[in-house]
Parts: sequence; structure tokens; C-alpha cells
Amino acid sequence: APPQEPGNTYDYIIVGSGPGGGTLAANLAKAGISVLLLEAGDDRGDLINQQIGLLGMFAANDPLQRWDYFVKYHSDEKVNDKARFLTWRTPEGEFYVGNKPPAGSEKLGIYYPRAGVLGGCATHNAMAAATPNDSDWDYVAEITGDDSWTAKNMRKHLISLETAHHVPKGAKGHGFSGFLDIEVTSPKQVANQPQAAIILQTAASLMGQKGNVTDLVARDLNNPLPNGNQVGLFGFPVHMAPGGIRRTSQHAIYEVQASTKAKFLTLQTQSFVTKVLFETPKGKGKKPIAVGVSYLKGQSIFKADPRWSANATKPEARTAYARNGVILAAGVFNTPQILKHSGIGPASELKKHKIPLLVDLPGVGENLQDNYEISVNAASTANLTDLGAAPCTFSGGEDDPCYHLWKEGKGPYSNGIIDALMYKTSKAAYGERDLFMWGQNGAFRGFSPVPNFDMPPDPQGRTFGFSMAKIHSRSKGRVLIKGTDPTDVPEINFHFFEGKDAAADLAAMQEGIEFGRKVFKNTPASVGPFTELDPCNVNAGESPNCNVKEFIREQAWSHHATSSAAIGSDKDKLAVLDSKFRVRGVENLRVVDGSAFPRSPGGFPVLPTFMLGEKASEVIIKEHKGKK
Ligand SMILES: Cc1cc2nc3c(=O)[nH]c(=O)nc-3n(C[C@H](O)[C@H](O)[C@H](O)COP(=O)(O)OP(=O)(O)OC[C@H]3O[C@@H](n4cnc5c(N)ncnc54)[C@H](O)[C@@H]3O)c2cc1C
Repeated sequence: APPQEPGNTYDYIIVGSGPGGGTLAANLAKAGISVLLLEAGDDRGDLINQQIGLLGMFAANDPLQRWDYFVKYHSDEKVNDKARFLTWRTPEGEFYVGNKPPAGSEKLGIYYPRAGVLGGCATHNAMAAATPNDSDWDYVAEITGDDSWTAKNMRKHLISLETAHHVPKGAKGHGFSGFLDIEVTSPKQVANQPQAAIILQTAASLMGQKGNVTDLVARDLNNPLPNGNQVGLFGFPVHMAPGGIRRTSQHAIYEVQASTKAKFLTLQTQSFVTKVLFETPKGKGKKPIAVGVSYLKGQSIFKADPRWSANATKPEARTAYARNGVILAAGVFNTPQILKHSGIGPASELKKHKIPLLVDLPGVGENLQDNYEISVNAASTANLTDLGAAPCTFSGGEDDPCYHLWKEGKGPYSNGIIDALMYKTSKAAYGERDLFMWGQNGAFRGFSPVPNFDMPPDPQGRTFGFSMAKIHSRSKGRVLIKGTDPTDVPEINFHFFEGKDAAADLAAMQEGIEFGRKVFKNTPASVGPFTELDPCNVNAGESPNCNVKEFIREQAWSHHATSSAAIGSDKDKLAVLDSKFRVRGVENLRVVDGSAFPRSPGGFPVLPTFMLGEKASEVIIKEHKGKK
């Protein structure tokens, strides 16, 4: 039995404080259930680039909070090598991004940003908070037979979660007293940016939408009506309080810490969990029971942390115990990694690394999904943005006039992203909207660890782009461990555009690009004419007839990974969890983070992951109270 020491035994241990784990930890504590929340990173809620939502890109590049993953997108290394954001480490220890590295550089892969900090990736993401297609929830109900997962039933978890600022108070299907503020700034932005408004009006007309752009971007994307066929222009919801202040699961935790329930929540930061501890009861057919975790206490223990050093002081090894269960919420890469280091995973992989097998679960680390992303960018001769005119330095410091404006709830930093454009291609996987596009000032081209490389500076504010996330893309990737060291970064390959649906997915992306091009072509001359920057860099002398499909295949990126330890049916050999988040083959172990989705939820996973945290809270609180 676990040592029942007063200092290290809790009702539940939760590993990871992102949208899944942080939400769950706060809710359990609010219900009077004792929780130990172990978070590998620090609490960096003090950082201005976290607080100002619009500085998310800078937060994502901040070594104080980022974790660097370098992934592969293709089995074929020749295709990986074509990526223009291929990243290398030079002999001097610097990053080089591109295809002509200095001699002696080490190839790292494609940069894939993650956050290792209290609040998880929601602390530095783009804050887009969109409900998924209803069919993504209904699919979970369909494969598990558990009706609590239907889109209709999942709505209550949005309601309990949100404080909506973008719809009239009391609007059906929305919540007004949860920890997560949801705001839409599109109408304000469109009003401030007449040129961008003209581009968006053109996009709306081309999609057959009537009406004024200002009214169209006030449409609620997260409305409760059946949504699979809702297309056109919407306002872009973000997890942000009015005035441009980012909100995340971190705030759910702060709320508990400031309340009478604070005693139920023990938060330990700088605590990197290495494995789950089990007790195996005697007797035939008895399953191992999760009773606690081992963890390493200290800063920058994980090798993805840019501050990691081989010469750092050895971290302190600790254990903690849970009376009722351990919940993994360490994110899509680390949750499967912890499972594997705990002996739960594909038998062959564990055998290869000589990790003693506890349960052969072949689906752990498999089924990795992501939205394919690409953008169509163009440059005008006109200035398209109010940001160009504003004297922002983007430092978020005392020298930054926009920081001072933000403190008064004004200026460019009080805004979010401009618009959401839902589009249904002729190749849509399930006959539903399958492209989530958004218009933005600037030419976004993917992620890099070198600041500003991903979005070249545009002081004259002449570039505009439509980025797109392909919903329901059907590649299946993999998260593999490297060996027995739990602080090693796992190997990740998304296997993009592989398998029988690759051609249809590729064609759908191409349709999105052609739509973006059409918008630029049809935008009135006062704002245009535009010259293409991506996919064909006409501005740099490339032919306007460059090979678009090849461009998509070689350059598509992603940052919405899900599904690496997924819920599935009892008959599915690759199912890792049941519909109550329980890891199959053991007792008292659950997964509550983006890994759990059997199908990637919509164009943006963060709001569905917050909702998952709410749903798990309901399941666990009910079970816990039932036991008493
Ligand atoms: C740059 C960027 C922009 C994004 N933009 C958007 C967006 O606009 N909209 C959207 O919907 N999604 C976006 N995403 C994705 C979204 O933020 C994630 O899908 C979401 O945060 C996943 O939540 P999670 O709870 O599964 O895990 P995470 O947010 O990854 O949280 C996991 C937590 O676990 C901790 N942890 C990991 N391993 C351990 C361990 N061994 N021990 C203890 N703690 C551990 C980590 O430090 C982290 O805090 C973006 C992501 C990034 C990186």
C-alpha cells in the first residue's frame, strides 16, 4: 500500500496544468476533493507577453516558457528536407533555419512549438477558441456508445466553462460565469481597418454571403445550432478578456488559490513526472492499480527546455501518492511518453527499450492527428493595417507605447485575430465544412525558433494572408520514445499526406489556396492590386504557375496535435481509453488532455480541450462522491 504520509498523499494527482489538466484540477478542488497538480514548468503569469494575448508569438519564442520540439512530417526524408523552415543547430550552437546550413550543422527537424509552463500551450497560443464540428463530438458517442459525448450533451460543458462577452447576456447555448473569458474583436478591428474590411467583404461575396462585413464578422461562430454546414465569415472567438488580456486554465487555478477551496489544491511547479507507480493486487485477472507517481523536482529537467543543460545539478527524485487516481494531462507528446515509461504501450516498442511491460496497449503514441496548415499570402501597394500606423515595438515593455495603451484597455494590443472563415471544399471528408481560414495582416508561413522568421516584419503594413487549417485531415502520425531516459524528447512523425486519403486532403487544401487567390484577385483596386508571396513568390521572381500541390506537400505545417492516447470502442485494438477517460488494462489511471480525442476536433483544439477538462470533472466528481 502507498505510504499514507500526510505530506504526499492526495485524493488525485494530476500531471500537467494545460487546458485539460488545469481545468480539471481547479474543478476537483472547487468540489472539495484534494488534488496535487504537478507541472513541469514554472508559473510565468507575470510575463507581459503571456498577459497580452496579441504578443502570443513572442511568448511562444520565449525561452522562459517554451519547449522546443523538432518533428518530421513525412516518412520520406527527401520531402522533409524540402521544408523551408527546416531547422539545424550550427557548430556554434545557434539555430539555422533553411536549406543551406553552415558546414557541420546538425539537422534537428521542423520546429513544433509547445509551452512547458503553468497553463500549458494556452499561455502562448493564438487564443482562437472555436467549438469543433458537431460531428467530432458525435463521433465519440458513436464509437463508444456513450451518449454523454454527443454535441448536444457536450454543450453544457461550454456553458459551465465560459464567460461570454461576444453575445448578449443570456444568449442560448453560452455561459456567463465560468473562468474562461471569450471575446470577439472582429467588428472593432474591421471598423479600424477599412482596407482589410474590403478584402473580407470580397471574401464574403465570393462565398455567396450577403450583407455588410461589419455585421458578418459579428456572427457567433460558437452558436448552438447544428454547425457542420455553417460556412462563411464569422467573428473570431478568442480566450481573452475584454482589453486583450489572455485567459487560460492558469486563471482557473488562480481563482481556486484565492478562494476558500485553496486548501484542496496543492500546486507544485518545476515537477517533471517520469512515471506512474502501480500496485498489482494478488489474484487472477486483477488489474494493476495506479497509486502514485515518480517525479523530478527542479527547473528545466526536460531536454525540450531550451535552458536544459547536461551540467545542471542533478534534480531531486520524489514520489507522491493518490488514494483515488492519477490523471495524465501532460499534452499530446508527453502523455504517451509517460505511459510508455510506466510500462503501458506497444509491447514491441517497450521490449526494444527493455522497459518492463505492464499492459500491452498498441495505441499509445499512435493515431497522432493534426490539422494541415498552409497560407496564401500577398502584398499590396497600399497600407492595410492600423498596426502599421501604430508605434508598437512589440516588446511589451516600458518603451512600448502600445503596452501603455493596452494597460488602459486601448490600442492594437487590445485586439485579437480579425475573422474566421469557414469553408467547405468539394473534397470534404465527411461532407461538412473542412477548412478553417482566417484573414490577417502579415504573411504567416509556419513556425520557427528564430523570432520573426515565421512572420517577416512588414513595417509598411502591405501584406495580408489567409491561413488555413484543414479540418478532418486524415494522416496518422506517431510519438515514439527514444530510450529509457524519461527526460529525452520523444520522436514525432506526423506522416502527412500518407495513406489512401492523401490525394483528397491535398486537393482540399489546394481548393483553399485557389479561394484565397480569388479573393486577392477580386479585391477592388483601391486596396489591390496584390502580388502573391505564397505559394508562388511572384514578388521574388517566381512563376505565378509554381506547383501548388508540391508546395502544400512540402511546406504544410501544423501545431494542433491531438489523439495520441485516444478514446475508442471496446473492440478497437488501438483504443487507449474508454469513454470515461480510463486507461484500458489498469485501474485508477486516466488521460484528460488533447491526446484523448479519437478524431481531431475542428480547426482549433484548445476550446474542445477545455471542454474535455470540464467533462472529465463531471465524471470524476460523480464517481468520487459515489464512492463515499
Ligand atoms: C504556438 C501555439 C499556438 C496555438 N494556437 C492555438 C489556437 O489559437 N487555438 C487553439 O485551439 N489551439 C492552439 N494551439 C494548440 C493548443 O494550445 C493546444 O492544443 C492545447 O493547449 C492542448 O492542451 P493540453 O491540455 O492537451 O496540453 P498542453 O497545453 O500541452 O499542456 C500540457 C502541460 O503539461 C505539462 N507537462 C508536460 N509533461 C509533463 C511532465 N512529465 N510532468 C509534469 N508536467 C508536464 C506541460 O508543461 C504543460 O503545461 C496552439 C499551440 C501552440 C504551441
